[in-house]
Amino acid sequence: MIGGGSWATAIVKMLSDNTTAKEIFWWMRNAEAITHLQKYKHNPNYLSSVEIRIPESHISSDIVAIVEQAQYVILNVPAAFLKETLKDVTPAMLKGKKIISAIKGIVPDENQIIGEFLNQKYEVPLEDIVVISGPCHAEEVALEKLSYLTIASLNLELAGTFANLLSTRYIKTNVSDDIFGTEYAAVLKNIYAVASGICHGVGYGDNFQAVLISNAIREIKRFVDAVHPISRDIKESAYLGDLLVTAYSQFSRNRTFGNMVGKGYTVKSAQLEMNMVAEGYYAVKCMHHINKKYKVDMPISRAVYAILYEKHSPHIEMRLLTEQLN
Ligand SMILES: NC(=O)C1=CN([C@@H]2O[C@H](COP(=O)(O)OP(=O)(O)OC[C@H]3O[C@@H](n4cnc5c(N)ncnc54)[C@H](OP(=O)(O)O)[C@@H]3O)[C@@H](O)[C@H]2O)C=CC1
Ligand SMILES: O=C(CO)COP(=O)(O)O
Repeated sequence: MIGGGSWATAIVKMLSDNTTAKEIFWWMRNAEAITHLQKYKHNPNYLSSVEIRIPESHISSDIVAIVEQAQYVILNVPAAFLKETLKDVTPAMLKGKKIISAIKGIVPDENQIIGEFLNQKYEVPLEDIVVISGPCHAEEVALEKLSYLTIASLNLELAGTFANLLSTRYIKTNVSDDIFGTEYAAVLKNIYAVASGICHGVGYGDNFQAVLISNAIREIKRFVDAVHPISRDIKESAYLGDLLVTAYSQFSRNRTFGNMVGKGYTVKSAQLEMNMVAEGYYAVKCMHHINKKYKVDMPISRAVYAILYEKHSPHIEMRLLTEQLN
């Protein structure tokens, strides 16, 4: 496991609760957190109620040592920090390994989803890449609330094998071969969760929120169909489900961030207020660039970009948006 945040902690819990024999090795950058974890068996900063039952020697800030020992490498840091996290990892070190992305974001500057980035910069064959998605908040995993994950890979056998490593009493899994659609939908839903939070922050109610989200799923469909036109049902959990959970849940970091912006916080102060990372903030900038190529009509994403990066007033931008939705 590469990453020390909420989702990494939740997936370590799933893997530990799953009964298939395995060894788990865990990299995180924070040395103090590692010492605490080794001593007290809890991550001090994220999901601190979860008991971690992996050996002390398997937790380290030495990424090369952790990657070397792994058959499956699970990438689980916010996309904005992926390049920095992997700076000491070479394509040769990943050769022959299966790479699992639990990230829902785009690599800044490269403007690539994680699968594309791994394939092009790390020479990982697309068939060796797996994407974990689904409507699933780390906080509910900690509480062992029933959750569904979608495990996507062009190699459905690999997706099935990895899904079997995550399944537990409270985790059910589906497999899919739509890695591109699954990744892009997961990136976009973060932007719409920010929009949902902004709307709430400026004072719109549930009635408008429902209109916003039904327009958002159409925006997702238009975009993923343009980028990767295969037959897919956008109402499946990995697409619509993920959008709904993030747009409505009290646990959503993206919605929380958007809500603060809608209430008048600056982007910086909203980020400082949160201990966690809202991927939608970074994603909307990348999507703005990517969509210059595809030119898909995305009024909600455009409005979020204008508010976060062009300092447009959330009140005015949302009012303009209301004229474009139906
Ligand atoms: N949380 C969830 O329920 C879900 C999250 N995801 C995805 O999982 C991925 C990881 O997010 P999540 O675990 O939620 O993250 P969190 O918001 O819980 O934690 C933030 C993480 O980012 C790291 N970080 C913050 N600033 C920096 C920096 N400047 N450089 C390097 N690392 C930094 C933190 O490390 P440190 O503690 O050392 O500061 C910490 O590991 C994201 O792509 C997210 O979209 C997907 C599904 C569900
Ligand atoms: O991706 C997630 C749930 O599937 C988590 O993102 P949020 O915390 O912003 O909802």
